[in-house]
Amino acid sequence: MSYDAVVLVSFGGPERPEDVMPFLQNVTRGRGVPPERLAEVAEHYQHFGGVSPINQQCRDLLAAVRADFAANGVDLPVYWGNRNWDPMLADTVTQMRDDGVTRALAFVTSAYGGYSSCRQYQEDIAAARAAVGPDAPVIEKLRQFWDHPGFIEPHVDAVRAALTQLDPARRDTTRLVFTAHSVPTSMAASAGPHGGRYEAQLHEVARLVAAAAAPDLEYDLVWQSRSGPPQVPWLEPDVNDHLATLAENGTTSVVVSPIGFVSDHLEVVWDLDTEALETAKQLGLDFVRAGTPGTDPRFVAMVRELVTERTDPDGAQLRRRMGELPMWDTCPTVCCVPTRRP
Ligand SMILES: CC1=C(CCC(=O)O)c2cc3nc(cc4[nH]c(cc5[nH]c(cc1n2)c(C)c5CCC(=O)O)c(CCC(=O)O)c4C)C(CCC(=O)O)=C3C
Ligand SMILES: [Fe+2]
Repeated sequence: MSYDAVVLVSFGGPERPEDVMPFLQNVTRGRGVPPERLAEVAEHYQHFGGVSPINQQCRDLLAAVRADFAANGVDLPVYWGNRNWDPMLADTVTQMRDDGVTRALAFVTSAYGGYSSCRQYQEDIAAARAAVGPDAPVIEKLRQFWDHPGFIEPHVDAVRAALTQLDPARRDTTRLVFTAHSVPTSMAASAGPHGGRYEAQLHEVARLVAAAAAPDLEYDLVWQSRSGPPQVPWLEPDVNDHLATLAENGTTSVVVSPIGFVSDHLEVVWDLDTEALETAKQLGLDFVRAGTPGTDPRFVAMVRELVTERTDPDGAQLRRRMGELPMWDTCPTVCCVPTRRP
């Protein structure tokens, strides 16, 4: 198949204090998130001057991907549009249409399956195309990349680097704690042929990263950044509760590795580097947060490899992946729909 553009699709975040509330309203529209929770999260953003780091991280990734494409003879323009804040995806798709783009591949800054991580981005793409109208370009999402070495290896190196900052004399009581964004259990158990994959894929990545970075250490996968009304069940345990359990059971030191994410955005710099770090201090735990892929050259090259998988006639043979879970190129439209619509 031939394509005439690539579009980076991301979550989006505010970059001015006055944009924080409108952004949060975009994120949570129709989702039943209580106003108290929104006010609390608004404060997290205001703590950083109302600037989420995520847009600059997208600009950096965009620049790196463009340079990598140019250096490797991939002659495709790279656009950028967000789900929740400027540049909004519908505006980007308008620009693509005006530039004469007819068929594009979308790289979404979310590695996993599941409703929030995959299906919702496909819905956002469909909505943006519908807003542009019948002459909007066709946009096909690239495959999930949780199993790609360009995603896993940077996480492995980050865990190794984090471990060097902990006391080797405490190695026996050191533990790896992998985290990902919690989701409602109705999303975790989502329907369709690949339903319920978010959790399974994260367990697989945790296993692969732990085995490569520190096979002698025990590890856990736990959840962070829970939202929603308190009566709705979300995946547990929360990372903070889990740190308390570990401290009670003799753990002295933790590396917290956010394998659920691709960059150090607000859910990392607030929920882990601020909140979970404070929890660890109060518990007397040594705490180091491992990095995320960001613009690691292997991660940047992965974007090109995913594109080549789709554009090269032998692309399927070029596919690089790790682990033992099934993967697939394109998601059927009924995939990862929550068992209860959010
Ligand atoms: C699975 C998942 C990912 C990983 C996949 C991916 O990367 O997409 C992710 C990423 C992110 N989540 C982010 C921010 C927020 N998520 C919220 C709320 C929610 N997230 C959910 C899930 C996820 N979220 C869910 C089920 C909700 C409840 C509302 C709903 O049902 O949709 C809220 C509302 C306030 C609150 O937290 O209550 C905010 C502000 C940012 C941007 C950070 C920045 O600005 O740097 C990023 C990258
Ligand atoms: Fe989120």
